[in-house]
Amino acid sequence: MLKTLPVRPLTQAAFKPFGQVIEADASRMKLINGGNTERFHALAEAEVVGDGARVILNIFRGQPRPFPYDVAMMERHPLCSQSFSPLSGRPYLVVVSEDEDGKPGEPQVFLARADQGVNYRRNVWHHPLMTIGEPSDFLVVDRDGPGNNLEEFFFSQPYSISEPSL
Ligand SMILES: NC(=O)N[C@@H](O)C(=O)O
Ligand code: NI
Repeated sequence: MLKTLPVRPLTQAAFKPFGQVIEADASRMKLINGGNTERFHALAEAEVVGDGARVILNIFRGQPRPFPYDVAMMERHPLCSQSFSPLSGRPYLVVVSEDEDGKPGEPQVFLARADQGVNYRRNVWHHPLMTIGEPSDFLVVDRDGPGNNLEEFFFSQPYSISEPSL
């Protein structure tokens, strides 16, 4: 019997061990452009390491995941952070794990609103993009360059995620 993981709302506090939530946080806002524009400043930092590495911006178009969904694996990027900012106006799931001696611990599942992005700190365990209900686009900031930037771990016993209520 697979263990069903609880789904929690995405908040900055709950996500702190894994990175940052990219959202219009009033505490980070400063007015610019003569008062016309609110700048929510430095919500997260893109990090890339290694000779020849560069920060790049991508669009990922994720197909919806089937539910109940088996979380059989997690991945991490040892050479960069990775951010996902939704472009299609839909909520999505964020699945992350603490590191336990080089392996991912029990995954933690967050339901992200359509106005929340996430930035996974470099080398943080996460599940690949998890889109809900319809294909959804995301602006993704990560790394291009030499070196192996993908580490995957497959659980001996997958976990399950039930269809989130939106
Ligand atoms: N492979 C790839 O670029 N995507 C993953 O890193 C992901 O987190 O979705
Ligand atoms: Ni990734």
